[in-house]
Parts: sequence; structure tokens; C-alpha cells
Amino acid sequence: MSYQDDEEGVPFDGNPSSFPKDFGYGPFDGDQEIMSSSGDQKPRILLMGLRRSGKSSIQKVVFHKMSPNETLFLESTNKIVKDDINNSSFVQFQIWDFPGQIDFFDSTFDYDMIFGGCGALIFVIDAQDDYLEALNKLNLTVTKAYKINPNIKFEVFIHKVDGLGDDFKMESQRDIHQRATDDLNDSGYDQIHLSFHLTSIYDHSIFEAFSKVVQKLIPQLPALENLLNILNNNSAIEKSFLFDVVSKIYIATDSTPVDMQSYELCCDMIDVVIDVSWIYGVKEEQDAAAFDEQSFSLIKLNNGTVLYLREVNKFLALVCILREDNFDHKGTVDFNFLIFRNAIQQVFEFRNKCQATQMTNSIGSPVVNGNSVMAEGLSN
Ligand SMILES: Nc1nc2c(ncn2[C@@H]2O[C@H](COP(=O)(O)OP(=O)(O)OP(=O)(O)O)[C@@H](O)[C@H]2O)c(=O)[nH]1
Repeated sequence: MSYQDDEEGVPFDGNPSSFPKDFGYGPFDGDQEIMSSSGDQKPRILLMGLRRSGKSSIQKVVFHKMSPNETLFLESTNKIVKDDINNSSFVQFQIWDFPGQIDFFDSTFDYDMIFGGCGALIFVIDAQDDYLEALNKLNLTVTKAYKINPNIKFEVFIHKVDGLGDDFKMESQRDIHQRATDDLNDSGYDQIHLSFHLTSIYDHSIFEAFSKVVQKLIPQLPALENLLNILNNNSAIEKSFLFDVVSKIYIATDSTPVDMQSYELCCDMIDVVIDVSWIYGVKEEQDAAAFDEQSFSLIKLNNGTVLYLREVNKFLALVCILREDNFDHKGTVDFNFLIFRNAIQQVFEFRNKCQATQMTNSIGSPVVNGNSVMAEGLSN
């Protein structure tokens, strides 16, 4: 079965193939001026914060595979730059990187347009610097954006925490949280909810934080989570992540808590698979794909744990963690994975149908919780 995805998206044909060989999202659209995109319908993630707080570095490291050390040479952003993240059907948005010195009283910016179509606003605070000025700017930005669009998700990245000790990190987070919410209450906006994340480009925390932001923009998230729960329960899997391979952000995981170490292991596995695929895989234009539906990646750790990766489609991969003892029924896991992949495909199709018919309320549909699309055929 196959179907065409959105015009600009990558067609999902339900069949696995090689991971993208360039491991990028295509050319960086940095020079595009903001006005050209006013008609774009993709959800928008805005990156804001003071100068040198690390906005461009975050975007380059997460979405363009820049190594953290190279960000030292990034030049200051002096106009709004827009980056299209056109990946699998679930991961499609635009990131707008704002210059640090943006002035909200500058009439050349059309704030109704900027905030109107915005899904999430990430405000980056440099935790290694004095953050009082940043907090003022945060308050100004959030209240202005909320007045225009109360549906925006507000995310605060307390960034560059790599330079801080554990105690100081927690203390900074507590202090910033307290001051930011007090400021909002004082200005009469106690209904605004801010989410806080401790981040650094030098470890996996930035990918984890971005995963959580992106997940909030995926309306199908509950269905995906439920599918993963069902898969885990029927296959003795302890933890599973649905990864966007190019960026290593996870677009869904099961409902057990995420521990950072497991996430890091899975990210490292993806790096290994990409590297091996790059060395030994065949070129995309060649007929025989390096991956087919029989292909998989398996890493056995010396603590009796197994990491198991299967491609869901060109950009999505399922990475599972399970006990080695439970992996002797690999056939069952594989069989259930095929059912899972079909179910994901149905979620895609349903989303496309909804978009086509402008259906926004999907309550009661068969894929809202994923139960019925996986109910038949699972083996355990
Ligand atoms: N230690 C540390 N430094 C970081 C981190 N993220 C970014 N930086 C550094 O912070 C500096 C500024 O980063 P940029 O990404 O240019 O900051 P920006 O917010 O885009 O700056 P403007 O474009 O001027 O608004 C660079 O030297 C980065 O290497 C981090 O997580 N930890």
C-alpha cells in the first residue's frame, strides 16, 4: 500500500529503505527573508532570547549536525532566519531564529503574523551569564505573544548548563522559574504556563528538550504513545522510542518515564547505524536499498540488555531496549513490529484524511488511542 504525503513532505510508502545518506534536511534556508513565508501553514517554532544566548547554535546542532565546537565561530544573527524542517509526516515545522537585539517596538516587524501562526516559542536564557535582563525580555516577549496568540506553548531553555555544577544548575532553575512566574503574576498574566528545560549543546539535553517541544506540536502523540505501549506490553520491551533519525529527536515514547541514559544509548545507536550505513550502504539512486524489511540493527550490551532498531520509514526508526533473556522470542517482536508499522501508517493516513476534510475534532476516531489499529493480529 502506498500513498503520497504532503506536497513538500517525503512520501511514506510503508516500506523501509536506507536512511537518508546526506543526513540533513536539505539546504539551509538561512537567507530567506521572513516576509516570503507568510503564507506557509506549517507550525512554527520561534527561537528567541538575548544576544549570544545560543539560539543559532541550538538550531545548527540539532537540525544541521553541526558539531558543538564549531558553533564558537557562528556569527551573530542580524535578521530573522527561517529554516524548514520537512521531514517525516509527523515532523514538519519551521524554525525561525530571531536576532538577539530584536526590538518589540520596531514597527517593521509584523507581530500578528509572527506570533499568529506560531506553535511554540522557545526562549533561550544563558545560564552562565547574569540572567536578570533575560528575564525582563522573557516577560515582555511572552506577554506580547500571548496577547496575539494564547495557544502558543512557551518553553524556556535554561541554556549552557554544561559549565555549571549540579547544585548551581538546580538553584538557577529554581530561581529563574520563581522569578519568571512572579513577573508574569505581577503583570496580570498568571494564566500563562511556562515549561523549563536545562539544556546544553555539549550533551543530549538539547535533543531531549527539543523532543518535548516538538511532541507538543504533534496532535497524534497520544495515538503514537499508545501504539508504543501496546507494542511494549506484547513484546516484553522495556522502553521504546520512535526517533526522527536525522535530528535524533524522539517524536514519541511509551508512557514509562524517560531516563536520560537510555535516551543517550539510543541516540548513540542511531549514530552507529548511520555511520555503518554510510560506509557500507548503497547509494540512494541505486536500485537495491541497503535496508529492506528484513534488516535490523542489534546491539548487545554487557549488562544483559539489548538495543534493537528497526526502520519504520525513511526518516523514522523504532529503537527498543529489552532484556537479553526476553529477546529469545525475536520472532514475536518482529511480528509485532510489522503490525506496529502498519498501525503507524494508518495514523498517517488518518491525519492526511483529516487535513483533507478539514476535520479538526478526531475524538472517538479509531486511531485516537491506537487501540483498534493494533488490536488485531498482535502476538504475545
Ligand atoms: N558552553 C556553551 N556554550 C554554548 C552553548 N550553546 C551555544 N554556546 C556558545 O554561545 C555562543 C553564542 O552562540 P550563538 O548561537 O551565536 O548565539 P545566538 O543567540 O544565536 O546569538 P545572536 O545571533 O547574536 O542572537 C557561541 O560561542 C556558542 O559556541 C552551550 O550549550 N554551552
